[in-house]
Amino acid sequence: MATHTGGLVLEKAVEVRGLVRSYGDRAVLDDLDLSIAPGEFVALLGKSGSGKSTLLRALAGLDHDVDGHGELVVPANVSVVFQDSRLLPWARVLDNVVLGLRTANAENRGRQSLAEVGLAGREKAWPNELSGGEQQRVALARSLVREPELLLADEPFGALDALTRLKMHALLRKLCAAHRPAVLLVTHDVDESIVLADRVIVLDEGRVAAEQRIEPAISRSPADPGFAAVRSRLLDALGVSL
Ligand SMILES: Nc1ncnc2c1ncn2[C@@H]1O[C@H](COP(=O)(O)OP(=O)(O)OP(=O)(O)O)[C@@H](O)[C@H]1O
Repeated sequence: MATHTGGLVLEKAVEVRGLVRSYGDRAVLDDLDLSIAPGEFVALLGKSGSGKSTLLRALAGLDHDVDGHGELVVPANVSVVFQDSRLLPWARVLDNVVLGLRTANAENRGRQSLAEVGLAGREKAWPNELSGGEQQRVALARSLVREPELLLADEPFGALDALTRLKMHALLRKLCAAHRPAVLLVTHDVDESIVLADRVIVLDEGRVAAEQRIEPAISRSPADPGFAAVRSRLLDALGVSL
């Protein structure tokens, strides 16, 4: 099970060896190995049902039934962002961000985080007064105010329109450059994975089927032929032929 490391500096932010998760006699995660370096951004692609969310839940400590013989090491400080913002409807935006935060200056830090995600001045708003994109910004602020060593994101932009999604990509890049958490992002969007990640992993039937390192020069230029080549390699690994 997950070993929490207190304040130790790890060589790897995530180290998974031989992880198994079964439902009945079906192994959804099948002897899975994965490591993520501190500050590294890894995107996880895979067909529906390939085990992406199951892996994320195991890393988040939300799954108490992962089989005990695997090794799973994650930092003590992990934050999770989901497809829906999961804001508390009865709490104002700032209260949502700082709720449960037990540090000095929690409120100031919350304000700062909201400013970082472009929501300065909206501290007193109620969640239902915000657009879907704004609500996801609050969810990001709520995660990052905790300065996580590991940020887990399960299709955080999946419900947003294309334009808002592009803006959120730019925002997430900026936030990750500033805070340097290790990131595992589950996505169905191949281009999103190339734009955001240092490394893309394709999961198939609970195992790593392919792995692709993304050069920064490529990720910043979707018009680059290198981008198209990486996209086509990833689509191949996903079993999609165009
Ligand atoms: N509680 C459960 N009981 C039984 N089977 C489950 C349970 N949770 C997940 N599974 C099965 O495990 C497999 C992997 O599910 P998971 O949600 O990890 O896939 P995914 O790759 O995230 O899929 P998607 O892209 O559709 O979200 C699926 O076949 C799913 O039916």
